Amino acid sequence: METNPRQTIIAAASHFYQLGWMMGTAGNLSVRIPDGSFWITASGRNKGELTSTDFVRMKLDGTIIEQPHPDVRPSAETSIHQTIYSLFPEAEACYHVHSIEANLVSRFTDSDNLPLPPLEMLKGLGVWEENPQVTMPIFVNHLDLPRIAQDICDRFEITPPSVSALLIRDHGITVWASSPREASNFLEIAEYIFRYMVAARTVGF
Ligand SMILES: CSC[C@@H](O)[C@@H](O)C(=O)COP(=O)(O)O
Ligand SMILES: [Zn+2]
Repeated sequence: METNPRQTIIAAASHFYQLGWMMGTAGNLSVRIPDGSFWITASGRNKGELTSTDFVRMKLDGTIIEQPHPDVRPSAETSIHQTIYSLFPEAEACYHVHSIEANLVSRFTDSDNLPLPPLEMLKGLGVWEENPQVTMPIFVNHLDLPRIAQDICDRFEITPPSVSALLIRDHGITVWASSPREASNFLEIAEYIFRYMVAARTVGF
């Protein structure tokens, strides 16, 4: 676990920005450090040109421990990161991005679970089954962010997800993992699956 993961987050954001998943100020990334606090991207920053002063370090309860200036506020979606780290003690990175495909597939069902196709790529999300029947949880995109975080908490406490990922409808995907590298892998694999789903519809599958 890194004590200063800001350069790792900057590189990840730049990569996702170039992939079109963090356009403008979209998305937020955080990484937990050994003392249990986490570094999270500041709110409203362009995600293609983050610098080390575009971060805030917080405790799990939301107390700010380090910020470059009082005007630098943590991501507006920090409550979701707090919820994920509280629910999943093994999570050390939580990445949230906005891709076009994630938004399209979130409309492929009216239910609150999106069925995923039984692709080999699911193994990259930790699903080692033959002909897997896996779903990804979908949440309503409330304007009130803490309400989304509460929905996630309420649902996952009763029904843990089968993959370390969730969708917020018409908004984007959030993944969590035991390292920043694994979180990037999960994101790339989930987005590949979403691209496949959109392409499959286009060719009439
Ligand atoms: C195009 S920015 C949309 C925001 O409302 C939000 O969804 C987001 O992902 C970024 O918010 P931020 O506060 O910069 O972390
Ligand atoms: Zn968002």
